[in-house]
Amino acid sequence: MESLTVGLGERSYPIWIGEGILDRLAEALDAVAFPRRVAVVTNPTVFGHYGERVLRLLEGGGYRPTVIELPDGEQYKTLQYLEKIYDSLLTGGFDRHSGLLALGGGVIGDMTGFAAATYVRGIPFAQIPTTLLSQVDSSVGGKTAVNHPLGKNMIGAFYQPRHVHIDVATLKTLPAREFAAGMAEVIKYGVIRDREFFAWLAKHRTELLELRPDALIYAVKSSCQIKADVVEEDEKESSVRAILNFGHTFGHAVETLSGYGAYSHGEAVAIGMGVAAELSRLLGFGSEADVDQIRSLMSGFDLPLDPPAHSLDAYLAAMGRDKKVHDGKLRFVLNHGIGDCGLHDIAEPQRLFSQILSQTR
Ligand SMILES: NC(=O)c1ccc[n+]([C@@H]2O[C@H](COP(=O)([O-])OP(=O)(O)OC[C@H]3O[C@@H](n4cnc5c(N)ncnc54)[C@H](O)[C@@H]3O)[C@@H](O)[C@H]2O)c1
Ligand SMILES: O=C(O)C(=O)C[C@@H](O)[C@H](O)[C@H](O)COP(=O)(O)O
Ligand SMILES: [Zn+2]
Repeated sequence: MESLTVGLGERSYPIWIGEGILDRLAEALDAVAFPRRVAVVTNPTVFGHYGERVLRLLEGGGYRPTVIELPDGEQYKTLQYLEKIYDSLLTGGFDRHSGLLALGGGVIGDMTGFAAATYVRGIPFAQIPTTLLSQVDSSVGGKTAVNHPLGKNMIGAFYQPRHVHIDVATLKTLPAREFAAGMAEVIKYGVIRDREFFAWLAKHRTELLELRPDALIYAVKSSCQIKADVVEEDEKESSVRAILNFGHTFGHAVETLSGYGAYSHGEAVAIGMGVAAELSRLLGFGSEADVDQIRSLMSGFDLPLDPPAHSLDAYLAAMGRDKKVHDGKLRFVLNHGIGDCGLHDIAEPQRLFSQILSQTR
């Protein structure tokens, strides 16, 4: 088993990564003195695959679990469904000495984290991510949120988990389309921070698609390490953490405008990374060869590249609500070649996005 630490002083926590390590869940929770009374927040899909096993493991380890099931899908990542978690906790008599376990993908993780941040003003939670996207990204770093009809993750909090438990064997049941979505965020790390990792991904495409454990563990660990490094430097996104938003300014607009769930988060981010790379090229931070390499790696993992047909005005209005907007100015993370990036104010969004959208359609 591999392990990393997200070093945030008293909010530091371990990430365990391995094949088949779900069986060591109780041991991992013991190691961080997790409360014995726990609510496992999940959805019917994930519970169907792993629920009974997790309950058995928890009970066998001396924990007292209850299950809270939410419907499956990004369209339920809302305040209305968050309230269902609070209802269940209150009627179940959960007090300050209890904890939450997020068993599922990023939707479950973001909602469980926000519930944990706010229920009786904060109780511990741990992440048991079961999608590639949640293993490489959403389970680490403490961004928790629900969506608003006008924008992604608009209501939330920074709240770190006590433990992150990543069993790559859970990816065996993940649909191929969801695996691809996770690869979008993996590719993101290569583009923004690590040229060699980007090249490694291109070279090990087949092993990753065949779910070879060594390749998966390497990709997950490298991704979590990059994310942990960035979060340690800037936990609450006052500076460098914004680079993790590469592809997201346009990607979140795609998700919001298309109706949450039409494009998965990873698919929308892939489209957004293609747009960001093109914007980089137009502004002179990246070359045509960079755009081609980024697009071809994403196509190699079956990710979409073409922006859906919404009007330029609709895209600009949705991007205008991005959390990085400052004094009304659109800010984009732009790649500088491959392996480096920076945050840039966009002076002429109308002209630039009109050009990009006409090229990509
Ligand atoms: N907090 C963060 O830092 C952060 C980072 C990236 C993304 N996110 C958020 O994460 C969400 C996307 O997460 P996601 O891509 O995991 O989507 P998801 O949580 O919707 O999961 C995708 C699908 O896979 C199913 N599933 C999960 N694990 C499975 C398994 N092992 N086998 C079979 N099916 C399984 C789910 O039920 C769902 O149908 C978005 O809401 C996004 O905004 C948050
Ligand atoms: O952890 C971060 O910081 C990220 O930006 C990671 C992103 O992949 C993730 O989708 C995040 O939820 C987006 O953050 P937001 O603040 O733009 O909602
Ligand atoms: Zn993301």
